[in-house]
Amino acid sequence: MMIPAATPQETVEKSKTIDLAARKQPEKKAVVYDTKDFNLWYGETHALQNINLSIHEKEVTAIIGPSGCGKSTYIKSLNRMVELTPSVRTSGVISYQGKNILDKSFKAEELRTKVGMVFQKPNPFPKSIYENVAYGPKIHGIRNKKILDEIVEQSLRRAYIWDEVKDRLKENAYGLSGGQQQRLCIARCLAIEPEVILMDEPTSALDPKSTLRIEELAQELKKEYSIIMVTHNMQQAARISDQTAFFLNGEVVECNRTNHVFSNPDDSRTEDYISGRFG
Ligand SMILES: Nc1ncnc2c1ncn2[C@@H]1O[C@H](COP(=O)(O)OP(=O)(O)OP(=O)(O)O)[C@@H](O)[C@H]1O
Repeated sequence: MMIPAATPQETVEKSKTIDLAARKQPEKKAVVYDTKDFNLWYGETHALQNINLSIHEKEVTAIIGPSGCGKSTYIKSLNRMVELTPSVRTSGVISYQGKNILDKSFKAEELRTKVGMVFQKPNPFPKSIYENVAYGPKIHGIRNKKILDEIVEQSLRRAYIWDEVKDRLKENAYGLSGGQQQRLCIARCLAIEPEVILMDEPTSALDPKSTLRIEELAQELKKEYSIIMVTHNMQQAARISDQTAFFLNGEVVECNRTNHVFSNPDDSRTEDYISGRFG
């Protein structure tokens, strides 16, 4: 039997279907952290109010907002560091990989092996470059020198500092420049094989060249890790993040794809802040 040739209309319809199938939606990334109705008080100060925020894996999420709006408090809540302040009280839920980390049964130590943190000021230990990176794996029970050597080299390579330090691994980390110290701190963080890296203004103490290197590094690292970065630098947030959350007076005013936040924000307060009208 002869199969009738497709009519021109049918051909158009068919090619439309193929076109739509080929033009796949961008892959939706899994949620790593899901924050629901989260509140935090320092004594009487209600520092975070009804925070609702999802953070996706293998993306850079930028947290922006004026001084005192709660950015650091929020990222320190994500690894429960904030609870080191005795007056802190919280309500709501922060789920990490589906488990509520605020639940009393959830062990903070478990979280700290999965979530690394890099601070505003590079804070290497007063030890050799090697020992700074080997410290975390040693705490986790790795004693074999060959394995430790491999972890140290791999971590320093991934933080793009290996070539600069490979011949001085036994020297004190304090002898490195600020930018090198910050990359060393990132290597120290990578050595524990985290899933998430929290960065609290990681470039604010660095010169423009070192800042650029950290930004490039964050772009590279997001292929393997989820990164949450507090920054005061709008260009930096626009350059390197996939999602941006704008905090103001302890609330999230807007959280959206970075392109959207910077080109067409939903809230006029976001627009005022990113265009430098306040903050
Ligand atoms: N340990 C603390 N005890 C009491 N209040 C605190 C403490 N830490 C922060 N706060 C208050 O909580 C609010 C949020 O502070 P936080 O440091 O999170 O803001 P931020 O947005 O990170 O500010 P910055 O950009 O200046 O670092 C501020 O009002 C601050 O004074």
